[in-house]
Amino acid sequence: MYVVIEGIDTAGKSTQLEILAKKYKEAIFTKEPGGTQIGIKLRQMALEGEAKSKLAEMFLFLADRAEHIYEVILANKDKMVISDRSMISGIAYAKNLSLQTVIDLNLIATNNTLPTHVILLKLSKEELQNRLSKKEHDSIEARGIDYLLEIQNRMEETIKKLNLNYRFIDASLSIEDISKDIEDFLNE
Ligand SMILES: Nc1ncnc2c1ncn2[C@@H]1O[C@H](COP(=O)(O)OP(=O)(O)OP(=O)(O)O)[C@@H](O)[C@H]1O
Ligand SMILES: Cc1cn([C@H]2C[C@H](O)[C@@H](COP(=O)(O)O)O2)c(=O)[nH]c1=O
Repeated sequence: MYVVIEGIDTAGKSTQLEILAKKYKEAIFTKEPGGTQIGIKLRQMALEGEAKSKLAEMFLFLADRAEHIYEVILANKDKMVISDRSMISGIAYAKNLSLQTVIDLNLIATNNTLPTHVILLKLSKEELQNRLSKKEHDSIEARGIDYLLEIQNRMEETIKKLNLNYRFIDASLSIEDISKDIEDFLNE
């Protein structure tokens, strides 16, 4: 089982992953970017805005993803693996290229490996504004509210286009209600 928790910045992914870690003690918890040794370096380069071109930035995330799929996902394919972000973020955030082109690049990076369960936490504009106002921004979050809402729409489009097994959840529900909905989905 390859479960991914998706959502734009501040959607509540880490909060839900903490709860999942207590419920699924046998599962392997991982993340993109930064789930491997090389990934830690690539994450730092990508999030500190070292790449000046958007294309180079996308290839940093793709390199991270290729290594992560090989070292973590495929190496544990008989176990339950739960990941903070996935190729869905990769496709959605690389919005300077067409959806189909980025999907093709991501399928190469992942060796055609797709998640079995996708949870997308969806934020309203008001709630996103509220949550972003309370934290310091990395170089990607600094791109603003409208940028992030556009990414959220691309995430939704990507999940549907790839015909994945998904659950969309309103991220402004209570932490407990979201957690219950995730558990129900994983037990279906
Ligand atoms: N259901 C919720 N209702 C209200 N606030 C929440 C909820 N879930 C998370 N939060 C709060 O929103 C903020 C962002 O949550 P969290 O760090 O879990 O998001 P994230 O998706 O992991 O963010 P990022 O991608 O930026 O790391 C935190 O302050 C957290 O306490
Ligand atoms: C996988 C991936 C991520 N991003 C962006 C999304 C976030 O702004 C950061 C990651 O930060 P987090 O604290 O780990 O959520 O990177 C991206 O632009 N492209 C990607 O492929």
